[in-house]
This record gives sequence, C-alpha cells and structure tokens, in this order.
Amino acid sequence: MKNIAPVITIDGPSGSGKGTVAGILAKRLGWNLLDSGALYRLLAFAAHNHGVDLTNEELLKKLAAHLDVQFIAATDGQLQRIILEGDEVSDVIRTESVGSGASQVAALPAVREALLQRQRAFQEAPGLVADGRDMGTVVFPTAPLKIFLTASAEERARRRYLQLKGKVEGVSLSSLLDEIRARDERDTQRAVAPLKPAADAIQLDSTELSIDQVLERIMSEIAIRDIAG
Ligand SMILES: Nc1ncnc2c1ncn2[C@@H]1O[C@H](COP(=O)(O)OP(=O)(O)OP(=O)(O)O)[C@@H](O)[C@H]1O
Ligand SMILES: Nc1ccn([C@H]2C[C@H](O)[C@@H](COP(=O)(O)O)O2)c(=O)n1
Repeated sequence: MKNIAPVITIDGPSGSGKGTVAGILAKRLGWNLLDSGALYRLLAFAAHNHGVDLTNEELLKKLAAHLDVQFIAATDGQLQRIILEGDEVSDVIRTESVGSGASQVAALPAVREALLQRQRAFQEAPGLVADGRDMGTVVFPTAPLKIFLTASAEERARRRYLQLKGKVEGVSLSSLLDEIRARDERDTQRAVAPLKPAADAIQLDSTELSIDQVLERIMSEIAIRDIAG
C-alpha cells in the first residue's frame, strides 16, 4: 500500500510560501507533510554542533545517514515539532544562517543521495504534501500534481522581514534580500538536483497573491485531477 499514496509536490525558492501552503494543505487534506528543507537545515545544524565542516562531503554523508530526527505532526493547537538528538530544534533551525548552511550542504551529491530514501519514506497513505526544491524533479517524479511556487525576490525578502522583525535582532530588509539572492543563485546553479520546475509542473507566481488565493488555485488543480478522494 505504501507507494500508491498520492503526492502533491510544492517546489520553489526561499520565501515563496511553499512551507506555509504545504502545511495548510496537508492539514486540510488530512495528509502527511514532508518539509524537505528541514532535513538539510537539520544536517547543517548538526554539522555545526559536531564540528563538521560544511565542505566535508564524506563526514556529512555519514551524519546525514545517521541523523537522529523525529518529526512530530502538527495538531490543532500546535505546529509540527522537530526533535534532533533529543532536543527540540523547531525554531533554531529557521534562521537565515542555518538556511545558508543548508543550501551549502545541499549542493553535495553524497548528502542528497543519503537523504533520498528518508524523504521517500514519507510517502504513506492517505497521501503526502512535500515541499522543497527537487520534490517534483527528483524525489517524487511521478507525483500527480506538481506546483512550482515563485514570487519576486523583493516580495520574498519583504515577507521574511515581516516574519522575523521583532523576533530576531538586527534584521534588515536589504541584508535579507542579499541572502535570498545568494541562496537562489546557489540553489539554482548547483550541478545536482538544482531548483527548477519539473516539465509537468504548474507554475504559480504568488507575488500578487495572498496565501488564501494560492491555496484556492492549488485546490482547484486537486479537484481537476480528482486526487484527494
Ligand atoms: N502569498 C503570500 N502572501 C504574503 N505572505 C506570504 C505568502 N506566502 C507566504 N507568506 C509568508 O511569507 C513567509 C515565508 O513563507 P514560507 O516560510 O512558507 O516560505 P518558504 O518558501 O517555505 O521558505 P523557505 O524555503 O525558506 O522555508 C511567512 O511569514 C509566510 O507567512
Ligand atoms: N528539497 C530540498 C529542500 C531544501 N534544499 C536546500 C536548499 C535550501 O536553500 C535549503 C533550506 O531549505 P528551506 O528550508 O529554506 O526550504 O535546503 C534542497 O536543496 N532541496
């Protein structure tokens, strides 16, 4: 039964709204959720804690293969929680510096290979919503619905600024825009599994759309395909 569970993939650059939309969609459908970026973030965070250099592909591959992580599904009153080696890290892995480290380790082929099966194991009944950079191109290439969600870099930086302002000290719109552009460049230009739309993905530019409007568009694609029962 495991591999026939349908998958909806949502790929796109940082700050385009993938995680937000994927979380709401999974809850609405009662499906499982894979936040694949969290795995790369966890690896970068664990590497830092264990003193492993972010360019040491051999050691990172081993760390990725043995990453002791637990995803605790969201409930009505609580967001999804992530536990790494016994400690809750749901918030600390969300900083832009961990994101940048994640983007560096994600460019290493051995790391991607080590995390592949772990990601595919999330494909369980009744279905899976998976967000990331290569969900539709590499991890779930036969998914019946693939969304490629974008927004202008300026709008993505603005969203991130609003998200972090008041929570993180010294956050500035211009440095967030620089970081977003640097991450876009690394994620799209890497040799292995670069960020790009799958040939059969529906491209959605959310620059001028609210979260509800994005969800509405995706729900109509789900209805057209009749994939959620
Ligand atoms: N359509 C939208 N309009 C306005 N704000 C949005 C929209 N979509 C998402 N946001 C907000 O933008 C911020 C970033 O969204 P989110 O974390 O979902 O992006 P992401 O693509 O998953 O980023 P990352 O890949 O870095 O994890 C959040 O604060 C979210 O509430
Ligand atoms: N499927 C994925 C998911 C993430 N990454 C890398 C590239 C991102 O910059 C970084 C952090 O992801 P985020 O949490 O911001 O979605 O991880 C990837 O290469 N492939």
